[in-house]
Amino acid sequence: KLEILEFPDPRLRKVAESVTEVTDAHRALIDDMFETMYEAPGVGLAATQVNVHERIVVIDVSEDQSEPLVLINPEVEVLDAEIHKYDEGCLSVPGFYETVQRPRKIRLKALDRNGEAYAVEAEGLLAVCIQHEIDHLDGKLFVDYISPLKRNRIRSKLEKAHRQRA
Ligand SMILES: O=C(O)C[C@@H](Cc1ccccc1)[C@H](O)SCc1ccccc1
Ligand SMILES: [Zn+2]
Repeated sequence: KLEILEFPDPRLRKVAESVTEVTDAHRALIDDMFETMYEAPGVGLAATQVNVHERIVVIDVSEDQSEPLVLINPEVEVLDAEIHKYDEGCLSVPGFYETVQRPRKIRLKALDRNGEAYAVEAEGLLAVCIQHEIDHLDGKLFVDYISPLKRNRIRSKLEKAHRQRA
């Protein structure tokens, strides 16, 4: 199991580097990321969250852990800019949920765990999750879409919790 960084850790703000070659080491990391995500539990996890700054994401929005999706060097194009609102959470901002607006329908292009290119169209929870995870690779968090007042309240509460944990 991998340790998940928590807001406001500055390492969550690093922009991840593209993967030039998908190696066995990447595949081992991907397996560890799936194990960590399922145990959390979560439906997505970005390498940034486990302090690996490469453009790698794992997702599984199925109910029974049956649809694992690997996204290496993911890119998104908007197919329908109509806004979809969703109360987002984040394993790096535990215990807080806020409404975030994102484009409703997207096309994802990425490499799979073997380095093969693929493309899928997504809407609903999968589209939200893909966009949420790619934000992580760009050093962005869902709390960046809410008011500074709300974000600072969340920051203070998590910093207090981290002090008590140490
Ligand atoms: O990136 C993460 O921290 C995992 C996120 C992924 C996610 C956020 C918002 C909306 C969809 C996915 C979640 O914490 S995973 C927990 C979860 C489980 C079911 C539905 C939504 C979120
Ligand atoms: Zn997140």
